[in-house]
Amino acid sequence: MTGRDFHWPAAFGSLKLRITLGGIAALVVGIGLITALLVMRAQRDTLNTQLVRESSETVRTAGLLSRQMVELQRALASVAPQVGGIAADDHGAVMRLIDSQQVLRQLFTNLFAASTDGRVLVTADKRQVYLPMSLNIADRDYFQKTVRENRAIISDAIPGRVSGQPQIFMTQPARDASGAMLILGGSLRLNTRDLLDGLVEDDTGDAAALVVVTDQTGRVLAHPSHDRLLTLLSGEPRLAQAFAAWQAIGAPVEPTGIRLPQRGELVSAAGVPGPDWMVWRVRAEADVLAPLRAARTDAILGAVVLLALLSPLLFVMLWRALRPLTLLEHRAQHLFDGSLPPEAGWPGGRGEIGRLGDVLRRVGLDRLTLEAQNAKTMRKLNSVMSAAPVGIAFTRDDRFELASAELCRLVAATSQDLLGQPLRTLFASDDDHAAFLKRERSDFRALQPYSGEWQLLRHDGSKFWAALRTKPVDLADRTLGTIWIVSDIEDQRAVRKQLEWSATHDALTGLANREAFEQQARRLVATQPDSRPAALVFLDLDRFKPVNDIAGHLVGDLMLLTVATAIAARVRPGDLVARMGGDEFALLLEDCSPDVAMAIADEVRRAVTEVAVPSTHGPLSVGASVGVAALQADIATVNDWLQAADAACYAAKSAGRDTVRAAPMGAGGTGGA
Ligand SMILES: Nc1nc2c(ncn2[C@@H]2O[C@H](COP(=O)(O)OP(=O)(O)OP(=O)(O)O)[C@@H](O)[C@H]2O)c(=O)[nH]1
Repeated sequence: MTGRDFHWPAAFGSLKLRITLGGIAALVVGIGLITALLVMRAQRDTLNTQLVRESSETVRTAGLLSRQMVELQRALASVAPQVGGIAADDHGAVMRLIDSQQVLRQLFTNLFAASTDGRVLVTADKRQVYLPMSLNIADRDYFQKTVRENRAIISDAIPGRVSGQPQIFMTQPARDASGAMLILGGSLRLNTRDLLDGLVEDDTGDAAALVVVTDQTGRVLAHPSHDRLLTLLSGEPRLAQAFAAWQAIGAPVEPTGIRLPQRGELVSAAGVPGPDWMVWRVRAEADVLAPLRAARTDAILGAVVLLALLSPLLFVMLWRALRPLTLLEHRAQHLFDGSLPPEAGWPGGRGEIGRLGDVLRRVGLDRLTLEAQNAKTMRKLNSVMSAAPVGIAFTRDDRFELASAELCRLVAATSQDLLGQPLRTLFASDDDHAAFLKRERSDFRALQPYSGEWQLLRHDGSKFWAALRTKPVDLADRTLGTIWIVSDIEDQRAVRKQLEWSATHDALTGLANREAFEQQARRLVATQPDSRPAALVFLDLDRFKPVNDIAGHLVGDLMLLTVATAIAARVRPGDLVARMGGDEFALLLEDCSPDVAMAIADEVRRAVTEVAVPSTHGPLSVGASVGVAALQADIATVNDWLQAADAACYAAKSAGRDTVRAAPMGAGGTGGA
């Protein structure tokens, strides 16, 4: 499971639990830190104190070693005066002198006497005296230096000529009775005669201390492990780091002592004046701190017990202290559900929780006031939406969000059908919808409300014409939504259509009226002189008045309607038939030669005479006098043309009625019947 997938248990979402656990965690961390600090402080103090003791012990050891070496030199020097009483070349005397130095033989591993040419005349250990056959030490540095400088010398640690074991040599020049030089010497074999014997205090605290003596170059002169003799101190793991640090500061042979760093160890060193050696002392910090372990365990146990006692106490205290928070939470959960009066049940007090309760109580009261205002506004809005006599909608993001009852009625849908639906659902086609959006956008961009007429789609698939007016709530920010006003204009459009029809048609016969006829004729006259041939036929019924007089106006009307139908049936589809008023009719024949016009006129005349309208007095019929006027160059206006046709009609009437006459050529005529 990755860290991202991990979810804390739901209980940890509780602020109260988290504060309580946080308090306990702080207590644990606090007590733990204090305990750790105290333990660390105690350890540091113990180590510092021990280091001071270690350092002074090292200085003391170095001082003792220095004194011991001085004592040894003094002891060797005390023999020198005795040489003055013998002859250096008297081997027996020299041997007796050495043999007699019982105290000195105890102090050194070997005691010897050598001539200035390096020949060892005699040697002695604790038990006996020897006469070495051919032992010569003329090549030894310490010997040469003694002869050359005529003074006592302490050598570096070097392998013995006979034993091969690491040794230190002390020399003392002496003069025999004749003044010849004799070199007295003593050796200390380091692996059998520890330089530190008796110098290191053997108290219990020193049990784990490692004390080492080195010369100035770091070669080991004394070490509990004899394997280490004459090796470099850098090979001693417990002192290598301190040794490097000592070298880094110039390898001072400091008799007053120095402290050196070594991980996990307390290291002190002190110089040995005289031979310029160093005494090193190292003690493991862990050994120094061992006695503190029990105290540390006690401290940790004490801390655990303290925590075990304090934690439940703190838990109970915090839990009680945070009770108002629980109360606030429970009360806040019922802030808006109306189960409690808004001012009841809040935690009191002047603290943060009390103040938070005050704020929430005010929020609850404000919300109640707002809800009441909202409810009032909603009631008003609902009454507007349900009672408005026009369709109202609120649209946003191309969808309906509110729809009034009237709009629902207009589109035969419930508000559930409409709300959330795209605006497109109300348009008859995608093209209409796109065109609407384009025009609306253009008007809005000009900061004007949109207004237009559209054929809208009802829920049942039928269509109706509607006037649509839309306006954004805010013209500057159209994302806030748009108000639609929709009204049904089917009736208005029908009336308008009727009016338009009436303006151009005769109400009784349904034929075009005089205005429409003249307008059409005007169009033809205007195309002169390039117009195609056309003719105007003027027809006046003969003896129509008696029909009215005999059978009444209703039969007269029926006669006019039947005649109109008969005329219309005889002309070509593109020809215009009009009732010019009373019992007068006219035909406008386009693309028609004068001869054809005459033929059609006669055809129409005959058709009129064939009309018979039933009446209580038997079938009634009329005749028709017809005048025909072709469109000619001399006809400048419609009036001219009508007058020509009317004159021809009059001529027909004068000729005895029920006949066709053409207007004379040159005066709008056809050139004769
Ligand atoms: N029923 C009816 N009669 C109409 C209408 N308009 C006009 N008239 C009558 O039509 C008659 C026309 O008169 P005239 O043309 O003089 O009568 P006429 O008998 O045809 O006379 P001639 O043309 O000389 O044969 C008048 O009596 C009008 O009252 C109408 O719309 N309905």
